[in-house]
Amino acid sequence: MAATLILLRHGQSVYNKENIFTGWTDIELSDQGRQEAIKAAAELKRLKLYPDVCYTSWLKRAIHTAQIALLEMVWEHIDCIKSWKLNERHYGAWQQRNKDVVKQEIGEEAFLSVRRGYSTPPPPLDENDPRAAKFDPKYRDLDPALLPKSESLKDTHARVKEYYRDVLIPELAKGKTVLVSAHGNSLRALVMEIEHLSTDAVVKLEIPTGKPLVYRYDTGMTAIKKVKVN
Ligand SMILES: O=C(O)[C@@H](CO)OP(=O)(O)O
Repeated sequence: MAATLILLRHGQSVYNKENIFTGWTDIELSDQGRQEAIKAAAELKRLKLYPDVCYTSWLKRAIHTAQIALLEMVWEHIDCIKSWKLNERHYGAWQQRNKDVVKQEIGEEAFLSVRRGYSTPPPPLDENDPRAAKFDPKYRDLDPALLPKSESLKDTHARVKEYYRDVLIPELAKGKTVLVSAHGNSLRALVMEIEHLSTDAVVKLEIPTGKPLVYRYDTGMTAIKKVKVN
């Protein structure tokens, strides 16, 4: 069986529904999001794509999407390895703010260059902002210097690229089917890496919630084929 990588953006979250910037905010799936995870599982079953191993971020919208999908597939025995490196891009001081309000404040062009451009980060969180990751106990064992106060897509790309090279590629090289449940922007960064997209091309890339993206690999670990998924 050829190595296969399944990328799954979490189902709709409560903040997606309310049009609020999320980033590292650990918000729950909406009811629709849970249904999307079930539909994703049905599609994976139809394609007979039963993963050997699963990877998720440390954020519950991605963890629960993987759990719901694997429960629906009656495939809960596999290992699910979690890493903060698959977390959503950190949205800095925009986290928990309404997207339209931010757009009105700074204008469409500046808004788009941060939201979909490659190198521009949102304004950082202040050191003692209660939204800062250092106040979230789940990051207590990480070197505080690693915890972002905001990230451009380029910053997110750097950590995701490293995870792809060091963790995901070695699993794929064993011929495994690997499921990654993650986020809109951490997956944009991953697709950029897999498909060798330019920084201009990634501007237009949108990853839908709850729809698996499937890549087959050759033995040289190049993604050779994108499988059509409904
Ligand atoms: O809020 C976020 O963290 C992301 C993903 O939901 O938003 P956007 O798609 O606007 O980058």
